[in-house]
Amino acid sequence: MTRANALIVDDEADLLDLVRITLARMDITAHGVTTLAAARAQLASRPFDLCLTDMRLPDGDGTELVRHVTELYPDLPIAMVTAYGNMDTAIAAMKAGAFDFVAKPLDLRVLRELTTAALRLRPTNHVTAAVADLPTSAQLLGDSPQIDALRGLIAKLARNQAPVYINGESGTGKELVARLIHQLGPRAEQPFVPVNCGAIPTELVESELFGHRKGSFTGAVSDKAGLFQAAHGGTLFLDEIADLPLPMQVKLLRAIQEKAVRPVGAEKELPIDVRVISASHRHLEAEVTRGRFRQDLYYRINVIDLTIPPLRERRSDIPILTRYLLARIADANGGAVSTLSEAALTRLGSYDFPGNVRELENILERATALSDGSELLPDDLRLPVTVEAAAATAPVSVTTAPAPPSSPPAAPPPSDTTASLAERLAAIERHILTQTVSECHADLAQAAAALGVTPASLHYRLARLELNAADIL
Ligand SMILES: Nc1ncnc2c1ncn2[C@@H]1O[C@H](COP(=O)(O)OP(=O)(O)OP(=O)(O)O)[C@@H](O)[C@H]1O
Repeated sequence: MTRANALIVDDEADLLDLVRITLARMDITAHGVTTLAAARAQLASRPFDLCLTDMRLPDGDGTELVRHVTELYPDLPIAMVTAYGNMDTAIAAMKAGAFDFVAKPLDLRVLRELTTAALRLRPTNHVTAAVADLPTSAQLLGDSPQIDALRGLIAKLARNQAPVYINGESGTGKELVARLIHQLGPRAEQPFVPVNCGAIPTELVESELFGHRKGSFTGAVSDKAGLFQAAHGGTLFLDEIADLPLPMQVKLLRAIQEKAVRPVGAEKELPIDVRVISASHRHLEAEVTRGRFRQDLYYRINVIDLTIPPLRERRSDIPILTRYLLARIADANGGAVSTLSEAALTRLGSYDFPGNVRELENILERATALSDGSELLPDDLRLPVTVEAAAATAPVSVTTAPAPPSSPPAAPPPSDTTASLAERLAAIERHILTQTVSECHADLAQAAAALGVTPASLHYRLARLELNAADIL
């Protein structure tokens, strides 16, 4: 096998030598250069398997090289050497595309781990192909542009070691996304350890995360490894991180920064190599403002953030998710796969899913269990009746003439006392929408503002009632 080649960019001769010797022991040839210009020339002249650059160079700064490599050699992993404790630089480098960083003075263990991880990285196109190879159960399904963009981001993040923070409402797929980042990256063969921080009693959090020594507290009858150690070499997924008590946040920050943990009752720290992915359904920034989450930890775990939109903002994903979930339910129960009637799908399409994909899964599971046939009907879904749901299922037979612009508010449509509640609500909504759109001369942004809804919500409501803004004028 040919030896791997690494490009080392640093103007300190001692450091170049140290890296050269360390990498030579790993069977890697290190080519050292001292300036950005020389690094660019080397990169253009031959392929490399890894690049390590110092931050401060005589002719510029290392993040410029990170950008250059990310743009021209996207498959080349590049890591940054930063001054000890300079987290700002490390974070800026990772945001620019560096896959990891190592602090000065160089800890050779960290350097070796970083190098091994870099050499395990798959080329970008292989990562994208690997997504398609995963079983459907491990995939992020959906046709919406938001999910498409998310899939691209996951493939990119899998290639780097930066901490990722995932925000999204409950049930949107945060854990699924974290698993994908892990599975598509160089740590895939190592453990993925999910932890729900909110579910661990406060007094046990430290011992659960970092482990404990026998006798360190009542009940500690033997040494126990913590979840950080269980995830060594792999990924620790800290779900609901906002629920961690403040004193624990300090210890977590230290563990992430020092890449070491101290079990409760232990004298020495243990080195750990763990990629941390965290998540919360809360807005961490707001938690920081309220003093409930430490700013320094927020800054450290949030190097790259990723938001999963709620299902109601990507309704086009509902059909594919429904097909997949119905197949999964049938598989688990050993029965035939149920289908959804057109009307039931329409009903789902107008429901808001406060519990997102998990709620969709529960609704379909209940409907499958309770329905009489293999085709699920709207009533089988047993959705809570909301004004929206009621209006969505109402026939669209009631029409109202548009009010002339700037006329006094027109009277509501005459109430047909024989019509159902849903039909009557739909008629009222139709009347309000028609009147406002007309008054705003079909300017939907203005109409949305006047109605206190988002433009997307107004579009959706108009489409649902089969109203065309251009026809209203
Ligand atoms: N886009 C998707 N494609 C396929 N399955 C999905 C998708 N999104 C979510 N799921 C499924 O929905 C369920 C909930 O997802 P997950 O547990 O990842 O959500 P979460 O955001 O971590 O929830 P919580 O905040 O409550 O922990 C899981 O069964 C998951 O596989």
